[in-house]
Amino acid sequence: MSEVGDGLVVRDVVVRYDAGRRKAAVTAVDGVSLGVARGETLALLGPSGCGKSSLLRAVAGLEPVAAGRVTWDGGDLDGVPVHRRGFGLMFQDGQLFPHRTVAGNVEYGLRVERVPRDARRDRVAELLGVVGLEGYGDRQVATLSGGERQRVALARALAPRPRLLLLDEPLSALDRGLRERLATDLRVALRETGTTAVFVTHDHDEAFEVADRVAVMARGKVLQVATPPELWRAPASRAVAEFLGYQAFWPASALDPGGPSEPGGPRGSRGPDRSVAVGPAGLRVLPDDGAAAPANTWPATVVESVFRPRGVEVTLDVEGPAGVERLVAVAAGAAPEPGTRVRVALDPAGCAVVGREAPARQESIPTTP
Ligand SMILES: Nc1ncnc2c1ncn2[C@@H]1O[C@H](COP(=O)(O)OP(=O)(O)OP(=O)(O)O)[C@@H](O)[C@H]1O
Repeated sequence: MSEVGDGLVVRDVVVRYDAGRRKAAVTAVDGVSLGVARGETLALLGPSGCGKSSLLRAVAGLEPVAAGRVTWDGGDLDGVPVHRRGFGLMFQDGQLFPHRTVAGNVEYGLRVERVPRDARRDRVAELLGVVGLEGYGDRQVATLSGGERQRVALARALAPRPRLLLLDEPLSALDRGLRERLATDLRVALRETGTTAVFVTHDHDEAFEVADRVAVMARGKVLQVATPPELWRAPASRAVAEFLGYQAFWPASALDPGGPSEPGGPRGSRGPDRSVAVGPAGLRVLPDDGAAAPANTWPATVVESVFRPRGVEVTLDVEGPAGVERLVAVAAGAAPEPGTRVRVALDPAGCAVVGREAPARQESIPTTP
């Protein structure tokens, strides 16, 4: 958590939209508090409509803040117009100038700042190197692929050295493979340039890939802020776990094979209000050899098996502690045929323990001196 006076602090921010006469206003952001330290990348992760873009736009100054404060290095940004905040913006569709060359796009912000021509040229070459487009300066943007365009948009946003870069779903318009590659490149570019950034996405893989910390949002509120491994290991609530892709919630006793949890597995699984979140790799398929069933394994019927480079992914109807559920498990070796009766066991390393009804948790912000 950043100290007050260091980087971005958002405190109790509310963003509302007037829905017109006779309709109630929409509260898109409902009292959010967050900090982003200098040099850090924070992802805002959440489902469509949860208020991510509204929060980002409020930080940018594009949307008025109905309550709360946004500060940079302790200075209140209330009343500071967008172009005076020193923040950079990048959107899903890059919004390049179509009739300029790549270099003409990247140097745009530097021209506005009246940076001398030689310094502009050097900076453009440096940034094209950072985004992996060396030698592309003279290309017309109309001749570029979607991925190349987003790289140009990133170089353009980074060129004036914004003190904060705000990225709104910058990779969503790209296909999956390209998105994964660009997510890695984006992370490298932000780190190499020491840029402080807030990155909006609805894709948890992308958030984990790009950000140092992730803020999970739902219905205008922040549910949890944590590093990717912390978030994955210890989701604060079932809502967070569901959003991260945990597929089922079983009683905590499912993890206790008559003794304490295995080393490396989730800790603190006991207690009446706890449950086990079963992750995508949290179930293992065991043969049902007709012998007495081992403790804490459950019968299941194979629905489908799909080969994946990391192992066979098996869809099963599991007769588990929460009734019959269609779940995905990982099988070692050959893919079992549909209809095969098997047993499944939990793999503690692929599970997390969550409270059943954990309250929404806001990040605590030190009070201003
Ligand atoms: N200009 C607007 N006028 C009225 N309501 C709006 C406006 N912009 C957003 N909203 C509403 O505010 C809520 C939050 O929208 P926002 O775009 O911030 O969510 P989001 O998490 O970024 O979603 P998405 O991922 O779909 O862009 C939604 O209910 C949306 O319908």
